[in-house]
Amino acid sequence: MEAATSGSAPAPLGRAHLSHLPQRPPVNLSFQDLTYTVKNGKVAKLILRGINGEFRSGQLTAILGPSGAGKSTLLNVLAGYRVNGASGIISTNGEQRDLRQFRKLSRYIMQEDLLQPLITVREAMAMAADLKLGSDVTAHRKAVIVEEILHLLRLDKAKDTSSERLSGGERKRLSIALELLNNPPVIFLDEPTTGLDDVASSTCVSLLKRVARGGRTVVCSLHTPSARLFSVFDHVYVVADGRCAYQGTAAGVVPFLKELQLPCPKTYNPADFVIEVSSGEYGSHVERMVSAVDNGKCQRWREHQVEDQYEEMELEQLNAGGVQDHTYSYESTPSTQFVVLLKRMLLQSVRNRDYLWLRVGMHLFLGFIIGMLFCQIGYDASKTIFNFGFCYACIIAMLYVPMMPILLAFPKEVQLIKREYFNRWYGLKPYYAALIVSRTPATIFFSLIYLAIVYPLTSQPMEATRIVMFITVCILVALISESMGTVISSSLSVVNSVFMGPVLSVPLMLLAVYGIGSGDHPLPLLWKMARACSFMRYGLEGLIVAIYGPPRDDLICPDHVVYCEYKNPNYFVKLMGMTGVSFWMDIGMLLLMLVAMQAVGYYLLRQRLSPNYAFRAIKVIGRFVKTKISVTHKS
Ligand SMILES: Nc1ncnc2c1ncn2[C@@H]1O[C@H](COP(=O)(O)OP(=O)(O)OP(=O)(O)O)[C@@H](O)[C@H]1O
Repeated sequence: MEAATSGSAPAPLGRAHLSHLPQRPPVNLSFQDLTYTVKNGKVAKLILRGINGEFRSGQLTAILGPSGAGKSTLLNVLAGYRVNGASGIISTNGEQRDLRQFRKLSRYIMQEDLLQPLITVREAMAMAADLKLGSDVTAHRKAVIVEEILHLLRLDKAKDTSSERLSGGERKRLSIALELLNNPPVIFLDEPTTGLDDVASSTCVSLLKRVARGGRTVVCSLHTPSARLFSVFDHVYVVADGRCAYQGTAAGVVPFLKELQLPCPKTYNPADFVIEVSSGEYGSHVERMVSAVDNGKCQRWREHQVEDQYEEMELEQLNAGGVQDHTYSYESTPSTQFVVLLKRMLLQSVRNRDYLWLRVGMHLFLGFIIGMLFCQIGYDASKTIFNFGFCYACIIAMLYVPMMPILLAFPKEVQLIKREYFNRWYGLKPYYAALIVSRTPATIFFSLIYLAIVYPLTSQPMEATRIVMFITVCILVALISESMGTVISSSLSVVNSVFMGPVLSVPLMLLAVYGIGSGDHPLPLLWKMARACSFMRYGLEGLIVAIYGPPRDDLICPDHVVYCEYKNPNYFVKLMGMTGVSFWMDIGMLLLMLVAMQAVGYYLLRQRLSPNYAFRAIKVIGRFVKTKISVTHKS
């Protein structure tokens, strides 16, 4: 697949064809004495050790090194993805970096190709263009820009392919294409060739070089590039044990090692050789390499055999044409972001046919099962207690059914948002608003399917007011449960979410029925307060009032039953401890809890994406407790 789309060999590098993209000022990135430490409980681990270097605009840089040397860490720290634990000076164009500003002008393409599912390449690019280019750029111009980038990254043939059907190379190129849309001056890529075959890797790296030639600083970490791939890079930066073991051109690696009496065998790939030497396979030479380049301060090998004069000239021409100054804030307004994101979410929901049918099937199945279990008991005075059970079953169904899919799907969605949010596609407020608006109609629709079956099957009163009351309560409970799913899964992994969701639901279910049967006897204050926290309690009360609230006639006691204790609805409501309960009060509490749950979901999601100090402190304490527990466990 990859070979088919990319040809057997990468095309020669030419002038970058992104003529319609605004020119951005070049950004040279340098770092001095960069240190990065992670703390695991009391143990601090030094990962980057006073490392230095410079990545220039217009150049394609490769960060190489043995596994565990600190390549990804260096990339994460430079991209601003990891901030805590880093110290040293990072400068842009000779001035100390302002991280907030830098985040606006850099893009980070992570190793995993996290792409929005169920939309085609063309749609993904069009939506990203609407988000990233704003309304000042006309639709026609956006289309031209999209075409240019797709052509540059050789994605023309895959335009109408859905993202989950793309090959590994195409996925990677789409990830790059999406970030190229607003022409960021600095692009970081974590292992862009991992999982690609030789041809696909060559194509990808050649394209990155073209991107760099357009005046951008392109930095990528790599594992073991082939000799041909290695030679494409303008600048090679070797990391060994958290320090710089070489900095210079690809052609300079062999002479550099030769100077250190480490001759690279003629038939050997210099990239493999320098990595092997750095990993200590030929003895301990790392110290000598680090001192030879002064831990990245030495620039001597940077100019070694630069053959690319033509390309250099092209770059100068591109940047000489004048660059537009730019604020790099969000290009699109929050309302545009909301509309685009809502469109994307609705499109994905509608296209996820299997899931839609599964949801329909599940609600039909549950509706018939519960409907048959409590068949025709609504007017039966001998089965009033069972009818209470039916209301409780409805509340439980409205708790679990909307929540479980969120627990399963949202943690993955969070990973996707993380990438887009970090790369400043949109703000969290428009995203969250679009999420709520896109989910709500579906939840209401599916709840109605269920209710349309159970309500008549169980012979509940066919009065319009009572029907509307019953439906309103059930839908509100379903919406709160869905938000509760978001709250849980916004901070946890799938496994932990699926565990925590049902576990947290149990106390809510128990509190909902606590005190039932004890009539109007007052409950201890603490329990009363605890019960007030359960939205299921308000849901249950709302349903009982909807069905049995005054004015309702006595229920019918069947001929074969001698005595029906709960014939009088008022008496039954009193026994349930729900005398004087106001339906509107329950609705008010449910609405309040819905808003509160959505606000908590938003807060947690924000903390997940950019944690504040309090949240970071909680995380550190959590990690500390975890290490303590594991130490105790071991001993
Ligand atoms: N949060 C962390 N806690 C403890 N150790 C960490 C943490 N993050 C990274 N490390 C360690 O830091 C070292 C460098 O990790 P990093 O991922 O940067 O290496 P790498 O060079 O990218 O490796 P690879 O090529 O295998 O991906 C590794 O030994 C890793 O175990």
